[in-house]
Amino acid sequence: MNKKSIKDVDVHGKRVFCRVDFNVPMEQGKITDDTRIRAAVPTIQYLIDQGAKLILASHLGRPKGKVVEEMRLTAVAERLSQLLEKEVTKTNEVIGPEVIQKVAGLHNGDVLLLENVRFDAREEKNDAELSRQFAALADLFVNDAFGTSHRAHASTAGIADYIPAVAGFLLQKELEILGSALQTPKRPFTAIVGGAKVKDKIGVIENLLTKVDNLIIGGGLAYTFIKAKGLEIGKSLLEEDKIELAASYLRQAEEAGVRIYLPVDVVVVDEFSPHPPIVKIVDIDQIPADLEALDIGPKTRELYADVIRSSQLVIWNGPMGVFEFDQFALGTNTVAKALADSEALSIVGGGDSAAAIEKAGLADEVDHISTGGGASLELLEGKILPGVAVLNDKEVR
Ligand SMILES: Nc1ncnc2c1ncn2[C@@H]1O[C@H](COP(=O)(O)OP(=O)(O)O)[C@@H](O)[C@H]1O
Ligand SMILES: O=C(OP(=O)(O)O)[C@H](O)COP(=O)(O)O
Repeated sequence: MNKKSIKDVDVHGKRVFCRVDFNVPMEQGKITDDTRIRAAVPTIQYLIDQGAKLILASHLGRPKGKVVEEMRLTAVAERLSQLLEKEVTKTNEVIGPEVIQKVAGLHNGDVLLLENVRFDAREEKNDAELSRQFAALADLFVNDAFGTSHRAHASTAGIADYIPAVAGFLLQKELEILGSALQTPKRPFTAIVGGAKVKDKIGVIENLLTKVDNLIIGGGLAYTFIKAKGLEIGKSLLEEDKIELAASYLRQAEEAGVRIYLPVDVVVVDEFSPHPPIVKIVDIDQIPADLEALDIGPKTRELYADVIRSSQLVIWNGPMGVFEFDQFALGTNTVAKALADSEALSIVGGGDSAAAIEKAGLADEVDHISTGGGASLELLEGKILPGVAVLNDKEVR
């Protein structure tokens, strides 16, 4: 990587604004998977050991510019404090007098965590004033939020307009591993895309079609494609205004000789809950109008596992179903197991996919678990991520 890292600068006694991705899955105020917090510890620990005054910033969820009590970073600060075996002070606001005062009180090696940066509507607008306010807190910007580096926001990109900017260890490691896997991909190369962020993920498919041999689509994302094929999807997740786009991708794939795999059967329910009264397996052309598909069915599981087993490189992003409910985790677990068993170089990306593979106890069986879902997909597309582009280049000797 030709970008400077924290090893290239002297941080002793400096105020360091470090963007991390602590966007962890939560249930009833409790963190259900702390992978992303643990992944940031090497950078945080290094900065502490070097005597930096550390200001950490992260988002959690999508509070849309307002304070949402359940999305405060309180539980995250507690977990980080346990992992570091050190006090982590958290502010109650994103920016303002309280933050300025607490930053002024930092000693070398102290750690301060700002409140969820997305409580401030200016964050996602990459607003210059907020970027300046963040920059004014610190002498150096460190981006270690690989999972959010595909977003050009005030704390991931804008801040770098005003102070020197370098990469943290996690960002560096992710770029190296993903970069080398993608440079000359082993073939057959299969991408598996699932999850629920249809709007975000559908866009990457066009570029993926120029890179992969097989594209497996599952999770909530699949139903916009099924609909595009002219089939009924009942109450399943649908992005109405993306149906045309999905149809055009199906055509493009055919022209490019890329095989797209969609569910051939699904598990449908009458209620989005862990134990719905009605749970049925139906073929894909038989989804009843009043039911919703929450997982792929047994024939699809087998089909997807076969494709994975015959691949040499597999990149997986996004669960195949609502895996948080055990009853609908079979599709996701089958993919996880096939990936673990296969000879392929296997890379898993995304908060939820990482959580799913941890939950299945297979984390050690895959080659790399990336902390970024959307970010790894955009990298896979060949894009330069905004949170990386803003970092200072290494000096050429
Ligand atoms: N068929 C489905 N209908 C609704 N939601 C789904 C479906 N399949 C998967 N999901 C949901 O997708 C979410 C993960 O989506 P996403 O954030 O896009 O994945 P990742 O974090 O791995 O990138 C999970 O909470 C899961 O419950
Ligand atoms: O969870 C994240 O992305 P991912 O679900 O694609 O891995 C990142 O924290 C970015 O969050 P965002 O997609 O709300 O910008």
